[in-house]
Amino acid sequence: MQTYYDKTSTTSNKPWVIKVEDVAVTFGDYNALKNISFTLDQGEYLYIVGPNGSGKTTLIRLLTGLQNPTTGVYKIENASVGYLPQKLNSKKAFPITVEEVIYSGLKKQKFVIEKEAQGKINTWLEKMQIAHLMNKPIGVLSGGQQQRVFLIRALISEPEVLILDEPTSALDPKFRNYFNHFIDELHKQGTTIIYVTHDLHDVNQPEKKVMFIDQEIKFYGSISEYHNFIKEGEIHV
Ligand SMILES: Nc1ncnc2c1ncn2[C@@H]1O[C@H](COP(=O)(O)OP(=O)(O)OP(=O)(O)O)[C@@H](O)[C@H]1O
Repeated sequence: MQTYYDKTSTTSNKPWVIKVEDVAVTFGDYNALKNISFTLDQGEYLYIVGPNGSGKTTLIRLLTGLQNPTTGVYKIENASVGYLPQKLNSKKAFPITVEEVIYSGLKKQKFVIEKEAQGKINTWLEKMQIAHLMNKPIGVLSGGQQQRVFLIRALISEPEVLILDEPTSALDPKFRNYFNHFIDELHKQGTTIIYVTHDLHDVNQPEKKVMFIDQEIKFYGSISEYHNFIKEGEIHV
């Protein structure tokens, strides 16, 4: 198999925000990740793809500080991070409302939700087309509705780096399009985006990068190089 991976140094002149150096993560005797090295510059848009069980979520958990590397080093430089996890799993009886979930995403919280925060929450609920759900317990919402709530939670503090783990898996096609355009707009405004997905069919913006992992990084490059890589048929996504 041809080696496509060449991303040990940055190509843009922007400062880096994330550096991963020769990281491995093992669970017992299983190597979920090995030899992972890459640098992400400020304002980049990176898709992470790979088959089921290939280590995507493990890598994302590493980038958000939820998973320690077994060996190697992970560094994040002066940047606030918003994270939308893949598994939301809010129990039906979980006694917390949509509004409270979103409020918990703000950096500073008080005992009572203050007026300014309330205004922000209302604006975001309107943007995500779920204003009518504000006072509902989170656990009674559908999967797609919960995904929108947790997306607002990740965004409300206006993070410099946004990490999304399969964010559209529960969204209907119309809202999925709206959502992807919305993330593109954030990117244009300077947010660094890391986006785990199984579907890159509609992506054609040349400035976006793709990392294909299967325990190791098998490919890292532009979206058009990635489409050629896939055409050669050496991997299954
Ligand atoms: N805490 C853990 N303990 C043991 N094994 C784990 C743990 N977390 C992940 N794994 C294993 O590591 C491998 C990678 O899992 P991971 O969730 O990162 O895959 P993924 O690429 O995100 O998969 P998917 O596309 O199905 O979401 C899997 O074989 C998984 O069973």
